[in-house]
Amino acid sequence: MQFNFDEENSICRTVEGLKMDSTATGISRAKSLDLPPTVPQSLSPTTSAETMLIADVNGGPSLSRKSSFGKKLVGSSPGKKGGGGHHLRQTRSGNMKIDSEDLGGGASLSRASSASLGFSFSFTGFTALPEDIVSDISCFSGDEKGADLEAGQTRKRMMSEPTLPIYLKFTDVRYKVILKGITSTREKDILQGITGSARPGELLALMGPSGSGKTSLLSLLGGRITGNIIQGSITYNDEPYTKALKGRIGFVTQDDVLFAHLTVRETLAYAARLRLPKTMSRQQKEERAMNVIYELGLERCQDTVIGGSFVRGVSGGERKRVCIGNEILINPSLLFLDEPTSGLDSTTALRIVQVLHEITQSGKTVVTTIHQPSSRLFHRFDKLILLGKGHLLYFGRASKSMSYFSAIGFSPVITMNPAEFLIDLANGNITDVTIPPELEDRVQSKNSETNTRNRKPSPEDVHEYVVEAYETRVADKRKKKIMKPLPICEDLKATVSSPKRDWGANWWQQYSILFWRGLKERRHDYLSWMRITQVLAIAVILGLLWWHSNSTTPRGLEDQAGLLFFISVFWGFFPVFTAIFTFPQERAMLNKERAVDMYRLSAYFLARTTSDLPLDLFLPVIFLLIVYFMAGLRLSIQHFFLSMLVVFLSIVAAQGLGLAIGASFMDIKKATTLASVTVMTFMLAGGFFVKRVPPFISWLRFMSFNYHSYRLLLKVQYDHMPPSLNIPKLHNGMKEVAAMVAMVFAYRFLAYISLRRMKLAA
Ligand SMILES: Nc1ncnc2c1ncn2[C@@H]1O[C@H](COP(=O)(O)OP(=O)(O)OP(=O)(O)O)[C@@H](O)[C@H]1O
Repeated sequence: MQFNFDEENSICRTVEGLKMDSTATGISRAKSLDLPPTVPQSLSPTTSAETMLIADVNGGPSLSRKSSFGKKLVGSSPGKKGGGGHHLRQTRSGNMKIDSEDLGGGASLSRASSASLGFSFSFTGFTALPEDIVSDISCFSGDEKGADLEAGQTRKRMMSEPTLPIYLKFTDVRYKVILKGITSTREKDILQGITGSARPGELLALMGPSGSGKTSLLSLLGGRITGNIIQGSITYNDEPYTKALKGRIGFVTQDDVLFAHLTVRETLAYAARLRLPKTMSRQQKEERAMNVIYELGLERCQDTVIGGSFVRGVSGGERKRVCIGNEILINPSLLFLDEPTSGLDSTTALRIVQVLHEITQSGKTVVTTIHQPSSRLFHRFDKLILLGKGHLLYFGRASKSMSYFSAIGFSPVITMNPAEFLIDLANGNITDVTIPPELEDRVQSKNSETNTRNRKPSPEDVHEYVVEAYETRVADKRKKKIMKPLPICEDLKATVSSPKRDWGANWWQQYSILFWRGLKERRHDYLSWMRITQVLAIAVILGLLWWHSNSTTPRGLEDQAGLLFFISVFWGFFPVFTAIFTFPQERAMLNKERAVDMYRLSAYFLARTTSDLPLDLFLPVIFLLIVYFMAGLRLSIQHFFLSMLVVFLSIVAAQGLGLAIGASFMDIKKATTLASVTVMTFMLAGGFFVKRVPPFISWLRFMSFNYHSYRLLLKVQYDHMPPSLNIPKLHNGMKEVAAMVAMVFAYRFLAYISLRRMKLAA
């Protein structure tokens, strides 16, 4: 069978001032003289006016409508002759090139033209579009009020912002993981030679059965997995991945990692303040967050908390849109999404894909994995990659996938959702599907070899056949095309490959934003009656048990020392076990935010450890007020405050230990196991239960904060009394204070180092 899968046709068309040259390849660059005064020159590489034009002509139904949009924009942004190469064209002359290599269905032209023309105003995309352009968009769109299907309301049309166009290419990508067993180590192939591309203005879907490698491929393309287990090439405007790209890539993970107690508006506002460039004021950043809320149709739930397992919040679709909003805030050039529609009903899923479609219209490149889309959803994709067991089964226009599989002999015999058909095929399931004669012949010859009768093609036979069909008939041709260098200017490449990393806020701003965000997120914990009642109940019980205790008799003194020891143990254990959860609980969020360089780890660490202090110091005050006076401890303001200070010091030191254990394991089970052994040891070494500790283990007590706080409490209460057998005599207590202050810092330093060493999860 002669298969001809050449989707490219040369089309040369002139559409109202856009002269299209089918002989040239897809990317042009031009200079616009007509810059809005708001464009920050410092942010724009080279002249800020340089433009890259990417046209992908396919003659879809929206061509004439969208090209008139393009014409209007060109009119408002006349170009001047730009630099180099025969690929470059000028916007003044209105020349736009067509990529004669990658023609197909859909609305790519419109997107490409709007993207490229929008781009002529700013590389950075953080400046508002000039008013005449915005009004052009409104005139063009006609239906600027789109229906919010989920909310049942109308909403503002998504504002298309220009961005730096990034052309994503990947050839022969192979990825394996090393699985370490107890006795042996083996390698597992996850992806085997995947080739594809996505251009600005395109929506590329990665489809395949569960475990086929979609998430792995998406993570590789998004720069989330690095190392020498990866082979092949992944380029962004023909340049390899660099850290500078972090600010241009948005990555929406499969799990919605959001703070449950923050509202939608707070979530996006904090993200905007941390991620948007320093050149924008706080007000501008917050305005931008509001724009995203309107653009994504979230205005109805903007003041609703996100919610989680124990708190009712926004709906699943709204939560997903908040995650997308978190990423589009930064106006990314490339947006990756892992299963953005999983767990959503078909209408909400369609709504999400519509949003993605709108995002591509401003020249962004969008890549998404998708599990089993409805047919309406499937038709929204421009390009498709079908994976099966880590192999590439198809890469090309989504609209041409069915004809490709029909050309290699697989067609549904009943009406079927194309996505269902493709996933079935990728699984090797050919129920209600025609079988290619070549495959039947192969199975027959196998049958005769093994003396079996009427054996149908197994899923393995089908998989093998489909992989082979793609490799022999399409793969090489595609690879050659993708490997052709892009005719783009060096400046644009430099923008992508520049190693410069820019924080959205300075250290103090990051600290303060994270501090207040932490306070807001945990405000419910602060007012948790459970915790307050727990502390109050223990305080009252202690007060009753030691009611008006008497320290003038040896037995009374011994009893009181017992109370002081209990206080030192209680305010040593309690903070350890609450601090243990701090980092493991926020691990996913920390991973997510650090992966995009949202803040410095030191700012986060300090904010996170100080934002809990107000409550941690408020509860012991109430506790001590009750116990101190009920138990009749030394009645003087000075001694009450000194006791309070000792308890504070003990709490802060113990918290440090909890933070260090939590951060070292990042696993609550392991951390609590180690913590219980440690605090038990510290308690026993505290000097109350055993007084004559063997010298070879007596050093342990110096590491115990219980030991130091107990001695200090004794000193505060009894330093006016003659030394007794039960009460150790302290000189001035400075040694104990110094030891505890050292613990406060040393444990925290250990926690910080452990966090630094934590590997960012893919
Ligand atoms: N780090 C890893 N260690 C071991 N196996 C891995 C690792 N990463 C991926 N895999 C395996 O690689 C295969 C592909 O995983 P991946 O998550 O990419 O699939 P997927 O197509 O996204 O699946 P799903 O649709 O279920 O999310 C799976 O079999 C998975 O178990």
